[in-house]
Amino acid sequence: MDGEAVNGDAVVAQLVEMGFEYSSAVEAVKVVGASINDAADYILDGPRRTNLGESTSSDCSKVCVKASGKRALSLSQPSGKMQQSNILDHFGTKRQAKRSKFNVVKDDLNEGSKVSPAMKGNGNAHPDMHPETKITPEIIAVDCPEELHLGADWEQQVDSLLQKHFGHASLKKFQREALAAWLSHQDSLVLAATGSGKSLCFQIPALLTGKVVVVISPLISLMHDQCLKLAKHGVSACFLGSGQPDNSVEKKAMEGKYGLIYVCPESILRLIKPLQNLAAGRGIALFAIDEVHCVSKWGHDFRPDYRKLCVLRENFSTSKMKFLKFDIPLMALTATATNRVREDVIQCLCMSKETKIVLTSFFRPNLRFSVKHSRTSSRTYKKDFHVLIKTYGMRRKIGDNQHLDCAEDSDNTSVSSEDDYCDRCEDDEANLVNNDNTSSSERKLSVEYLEDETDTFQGVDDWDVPCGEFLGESPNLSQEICSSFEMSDSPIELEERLKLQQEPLEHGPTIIYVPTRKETLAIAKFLCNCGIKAAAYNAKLPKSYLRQVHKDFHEDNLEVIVATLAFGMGIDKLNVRRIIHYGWPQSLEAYYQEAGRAGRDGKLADCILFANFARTPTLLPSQRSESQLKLAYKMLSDCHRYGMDTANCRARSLVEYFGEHFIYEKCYLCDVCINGPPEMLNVREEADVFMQVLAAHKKQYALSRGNREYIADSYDDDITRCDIKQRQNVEKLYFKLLVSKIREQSPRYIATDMLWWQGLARVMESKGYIQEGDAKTHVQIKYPELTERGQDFVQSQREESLYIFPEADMLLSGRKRKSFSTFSEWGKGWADPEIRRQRLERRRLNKRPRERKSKGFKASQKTVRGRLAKLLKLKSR
Ligand SMILES: Nc1ncnc2c1ncn2[C@@H]1O[C@H](COP(=O)(O)OP(=O)(O)OP(=O)(O)O)[C@@H](O)[C@H]1O
Ligand SMILES: [Mg+2]
Repeated sequence: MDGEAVNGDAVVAQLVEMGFEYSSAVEAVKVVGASINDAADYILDGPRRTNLGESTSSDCSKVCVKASGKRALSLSQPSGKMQQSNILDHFGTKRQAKRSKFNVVKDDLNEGSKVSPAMKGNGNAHPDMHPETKITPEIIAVDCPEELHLGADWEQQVDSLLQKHFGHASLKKFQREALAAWLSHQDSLVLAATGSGKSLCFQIPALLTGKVVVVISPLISLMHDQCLKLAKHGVSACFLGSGQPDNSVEKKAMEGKYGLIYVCPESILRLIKPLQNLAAGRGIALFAIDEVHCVSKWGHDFRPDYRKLCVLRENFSTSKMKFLKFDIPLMALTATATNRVREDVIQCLCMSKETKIVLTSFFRPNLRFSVKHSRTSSRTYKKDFHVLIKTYGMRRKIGDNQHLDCAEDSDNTSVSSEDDYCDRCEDDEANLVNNDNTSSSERKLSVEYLEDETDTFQGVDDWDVPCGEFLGESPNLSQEICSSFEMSDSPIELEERLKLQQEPLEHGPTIIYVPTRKETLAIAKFLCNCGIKAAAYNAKLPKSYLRQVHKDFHEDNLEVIVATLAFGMGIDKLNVRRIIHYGWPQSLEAYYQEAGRAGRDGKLADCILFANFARTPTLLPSQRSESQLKLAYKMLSDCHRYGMDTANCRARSLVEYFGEHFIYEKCYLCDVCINGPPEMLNVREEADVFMQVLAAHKKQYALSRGNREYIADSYDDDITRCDIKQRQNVEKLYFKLLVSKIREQSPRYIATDMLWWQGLARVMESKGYIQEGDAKTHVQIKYPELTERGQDFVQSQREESLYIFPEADMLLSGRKRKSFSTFSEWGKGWADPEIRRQRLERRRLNKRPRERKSKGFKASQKTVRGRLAKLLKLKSR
């Protein structure tokens, strides 16, 4: 009995880690027993259970049952490691499918290998082979690409392969460039937009030469998707994860059975010797390093194991393998790399000095970017998602064949209703204070606990499947959807872009990205209850469930996936119509890559960022070195600025962030291009006051400085040094204090909002008048300091107006005039009848329903700390 209780606790703990509510976890374990899968299944099945059990509950839930048809979120797959045969059965790949014509090495390994006609010509291992390179006797060294008789007409050959296998008419310009570099044995760094077709750059060499292409890829789900696609196009491929290797697939891979081998970076070190054998046998045409931004600490998805990939150049070069005539080329590919990341990649992978940089525009002309103020309180998601709910609901009513446009909704403006807003401003000002008062030990505690609430991109084994093989079927081109607006790498005519503006948003699935695992479940549950076929996806959910969600997503059985960043890098589903970021992304790189999963069919798609403009975004908790922390803040700050910007075309901002010159005037699709920028404001007076308070503080500090230096010289003890250190902070004027001083000095600003001044500070910083005075980085400016230009600004006392486009938070704060006590009045606010009246009124308006303790659910169990404390208590019993 005791043992059962302990097991039950462990299962509850695991469920809480997955993101489920503690109370649901306890209930599930009570009902189905101490089985993690059954319990998760039970909870995930909740909405349906409720609907079936309480058929009269709401119209929404009726829709849900009807619409769901079959249950999208089945956990029917057994958990645990999945064998390759299972994965093929699971995804319906026909194992007995016809072999690819490029799968030329003989099946039965015991009988030795054959070589393709293209490979003939060199019957034995190369005489110059390095002595250290042990070659399995039956594998024969073959020639390099230039002996494949690819003449000047290689482009035609490629085009016919392309047509035959993939149904595309011709290569894109950047694909041609990448292939030309590979053909001349050059390394290449391919930088092209998400969904532009980078994969073909490394898939074609396998088709063209009959040699193997080794692809380093970061996630099993991504490798799986690509292998499955290749199999459908008649190309054999396999993937090798970092888990327990399945010797048979790995052995076959190393003997040259598959045209493409996908492998995670963690496994490369272990496979060096077998790969050298493969290079000497069937031959390796190319090493492709996909999602190569993972190499760089300056990128957004840094994976330490990617940095070890320099072993590829070290071990597969002419100096190491004497029979090679050229180093095996490296092709590194990504859609999101700033200049700094590019340099880091080339250096870290030891790519040659002649590396060809294939650079195309990052611009995705069919993506309609917008930023909206999130109106969600902890009570409901309805305010933000009502358009989505309406869209999918209406679709059922009018049928699937008609177009719907859900993006425009006059009600869904970028500014919230006033009552929500009041809530937030108070929270925000409280945050500013609390952030500063939090002791470092408390911070550490919160990181330790909170880290467990979010997914970080760390490991490859997102599916817990060691490997899988995919044998090429006859190419099924009917599955290809022709693009109405193909992503092109040549400039796009204005007319074409304007045409998109008129296009309705077609039907297709939505991905909602949220920061925490808990929110994936909460929002998915909310949407299911509203009749949407939605599913949660986070790294801690059972792997069998995650595979099922992938399958349902690809088969269009799901309308919405609510996911952490665990879902989707490089996922190539053509008809994703909406990517919603619910909460600030951690960087623009991450944002653009995730947004890039929309509209890969070239048709109009929405990329909506919902964020609370009144709150400063925070970094997701993670262990970071000091330099990494600084960088993380910088990236988050850039992202925040993007969201606050109301005047610049979104597509332009994003593309320019990656160092590209945006050749168009604007995109004509984003919220700024459509709605236009807000009316300009003359902030001359406010800017003057702001700058004068800063200048006065600086002057005051300089005057008192002499005294302090005198004290420091006279008393050289610890206490004095400590005192001096504290006083040094006075040099920097804390932002909140600055605003209080402004309110105090100029009564006409007494009702102005902190948010408004934060917006102004950002504008003044972008104009070079102020800078952050603190050594640490912050998302918002925290200790503003005058620059030289700022000094001039103060001294010049110019009369002319200073027009700016108000930032999003300034606009938000402008909607509601609030009364504030000045700094000197702090503490005595409640004594002032007017202030007291206002505060009580605000409280009354914003009153939240109290937690119901009567139902036996303690408020403390709503927090991570509370739940864990409860668990520990149970365990210690
Ligand atoms: N030459 C081409 N003509 C038409 N369509 C193409 C061509 N090359 C690739 N595509 C299509 O482009 C889509 C996206 O391809 P792919 O997955 O390779 O994108 P990607 O650049 O790797 O994106 P990501 O950065 O998100 O990984 C695929 O569906 C593919 O069929
Ligand atoms: Mg890709």
